Amino acid sequence: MSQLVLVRHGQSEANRAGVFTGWLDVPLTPRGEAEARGAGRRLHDFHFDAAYCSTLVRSRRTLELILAELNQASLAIHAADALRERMYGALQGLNKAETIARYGLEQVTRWRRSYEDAPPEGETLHHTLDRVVAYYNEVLVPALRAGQRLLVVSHGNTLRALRMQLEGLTVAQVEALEIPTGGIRAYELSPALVITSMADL
Ligand SMILES: O=C(O)[C@@H](CO)OP(=O)(O)O
Repeated sequence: MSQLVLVRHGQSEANRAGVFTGWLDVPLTPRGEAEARGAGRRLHDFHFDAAYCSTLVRSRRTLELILAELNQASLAIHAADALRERMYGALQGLNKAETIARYGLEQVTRWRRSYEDAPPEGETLHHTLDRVVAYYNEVLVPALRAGQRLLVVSHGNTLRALRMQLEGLTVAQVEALEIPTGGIRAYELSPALVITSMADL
């Protein structure tokens, strides 16, 4: 029986400011650090064989805080570009409320949540899904097949995409899916990698 635990990073400075983030490399706020430690405490029953994060500092710092909380700080960390947040293109750095005032809620909601519409010069969720699922298949699947317990700390939209694939969500379901900062989704998988249980912790 293998385990896969997905965690969204804690609140970042850009989350707090209400700014489109994407590939901007912004640190956690004090609240985000507390969310990361809180996620670690909720994972107290888990012992991991490998840990993964993106190459963005909010993801790595969240992972380090979780591992410290679990007394597993010596676990090697694998940081991958493929686990970076969806690239938000020309929206990166813009205030979300100001963008809604300028372009309207309907357009901004489409840019933020639709599966196939790209933000200007950014990635669609579909493109994000393709790169995240490729990483999952190449790197995580062999470890899961070997029965390992994996911890992955990534971002709101990358985790929506991965959950769409793992849980077989429809387009409508993934468009409605919101993952809170510090949110945890835990799966147990059979040797054939069929999900036998899943829970939000
Ligand atoms: O700004 C971003 O990169 C993401 C995640 O924080 O925001 P949204 O929820 O709008 O996709």
